[in-house]
Amino acid sequence: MAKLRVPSWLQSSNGTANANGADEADRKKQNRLSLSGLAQFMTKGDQPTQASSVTETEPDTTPAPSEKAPKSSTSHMIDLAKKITQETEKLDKYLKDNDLPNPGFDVDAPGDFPKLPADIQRSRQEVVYATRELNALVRGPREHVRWGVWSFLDTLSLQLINSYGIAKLVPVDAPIELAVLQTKTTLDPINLARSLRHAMTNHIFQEPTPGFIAHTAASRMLAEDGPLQDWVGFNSEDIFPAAAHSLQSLRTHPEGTELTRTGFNFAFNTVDKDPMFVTFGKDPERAKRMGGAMASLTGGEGYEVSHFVDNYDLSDVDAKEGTFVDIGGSHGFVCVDMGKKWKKTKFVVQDLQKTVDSAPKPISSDEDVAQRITLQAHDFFTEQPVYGADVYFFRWIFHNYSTPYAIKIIKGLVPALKPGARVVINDHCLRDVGLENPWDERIIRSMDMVMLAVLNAQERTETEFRELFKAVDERFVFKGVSRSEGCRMSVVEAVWMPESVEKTEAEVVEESKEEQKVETPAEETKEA
Ligand SMILES: C[S@@+](CC[C@H](N)C(=O)[O-])C[C@H]1O[C@@H](n2cnc3c(N)ncnc32)[C@H](O)[C@@H]1O
Repeated sequence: MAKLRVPSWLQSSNGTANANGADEADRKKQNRLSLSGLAQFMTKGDQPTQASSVTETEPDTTPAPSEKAPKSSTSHMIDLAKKITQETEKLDKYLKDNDLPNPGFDVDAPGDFPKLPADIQRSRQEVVYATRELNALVRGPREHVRWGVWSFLDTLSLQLINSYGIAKLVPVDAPIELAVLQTKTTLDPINLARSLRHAMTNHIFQEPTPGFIAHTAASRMLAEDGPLQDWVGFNSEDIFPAAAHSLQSLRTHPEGTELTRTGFNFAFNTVDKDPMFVTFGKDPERAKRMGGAMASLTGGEGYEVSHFVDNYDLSDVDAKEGTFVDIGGSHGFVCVDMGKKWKKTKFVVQDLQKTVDSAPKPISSDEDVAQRITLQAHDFFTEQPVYGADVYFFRWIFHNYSTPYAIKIIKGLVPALKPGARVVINDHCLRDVGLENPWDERIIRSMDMVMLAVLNAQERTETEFRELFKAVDERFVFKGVSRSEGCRMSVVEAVWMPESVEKTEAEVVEESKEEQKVETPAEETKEA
């Protein structure tokens, strides 16, 4: 029988079941939510494989309290406000107890939260979810929609400020008169003032006395953090125009799968000419900015490479001195970190010629690691040249492509695969609505929209990944999806088993689980 699981964000923040009646009712509601979310995956012999950092519960068909019990005497607004107070107090106490600075808007406030222990991080997340929900609630539905659609103006003011480098013109230690600031930029006075004053409504810059501009902690980040400037530039100057043209692209080409018929192509007059990556390849400044933006993203919370390196079990490959191929692996930083952990595995990093040429030499200062890594120019839309490797790895690749392209990439692997070869995809994997925590849900769903705008591509659900492999070749056995605590990216895995066409997929998965039990403490590496 399939096991039903409750996502960790739905559990009480101390991680224990609460005996209190209201919490018990919530728990039942939540179980029902996870049941409905998972039901579509549960065909016979087919168990959900994602959502692993979870508790097992029996199915609960009891109606939620709102369907049968009298309404609670406190409003949802008050429940949220109480939760915000409770969880903020825990966060505040932790910061005080550990002599850590308080968050603030002033210029000298910390740029990031310190790394928090799991329970305090959960409190922090609860505050984020509850404040957002309370905000929507007290604004009311109509106002929420009315002003929500203006969120693009946040991007517009940031775009102008970032593009004209205004943050760097404001001294960190003292306010500057607006009239003086106006002399330091080619942005005209009216537009300078209005962009700044709009950004101030988002706590970016402040005006301590009329006519004087000073930094906040956020605007100081914008002045000092190069990758953050790239992130804002890439999003506001490349993705923002692309998003604004997505409607036009979909009206003109409703199938929405072509790499050269995207919002980006319409925005930059490259329809039926170049995909976005090719456009960037022709413009080194823009390419560099995108590289910086990616560095800012992947250095941020939830995207650290360490999640994969720490949790992916390569012990069997390492024991036999096997080979790991990182396809579209950029400058090979994943392999460098993997090579430090797995001392006998050989690595091949494949990317386009230009990227290979610009990789650091040596690729790692650790000589032993460097000599086990080979860089190779390879276009992943063509046949894979490394035959008989143990792992073919793709990180941040598949979400850049719609299904016809994704199928082509996997097809290119088939001639090179030996029985047992693993195809490992490290990307977002969309969970059913209600199963993701609201913070991650918003970021991952936003990334999915970005993929539409720039590449007619998409994030995928577990079922969509499964179907992708099935569409390429029945001899792939889909092993499932795992995700480590605190990480937004999942590990999706399929194994090439030519003999498996004789068996059902469930039988093969069962067999390979049995093998893993003998070889490795598999559950330790599979987490979600
Ligand atoms: C979003 S980046 C991901 C890089 C890296 N895997 C990571 O985790 O950050 C996509 C990578 O795919 C490479 N790429 C794009 N098209 C390619 C192609 N046709 N063949 C091989 N690599 C390609 C790009 O040069 C880039 O390094």
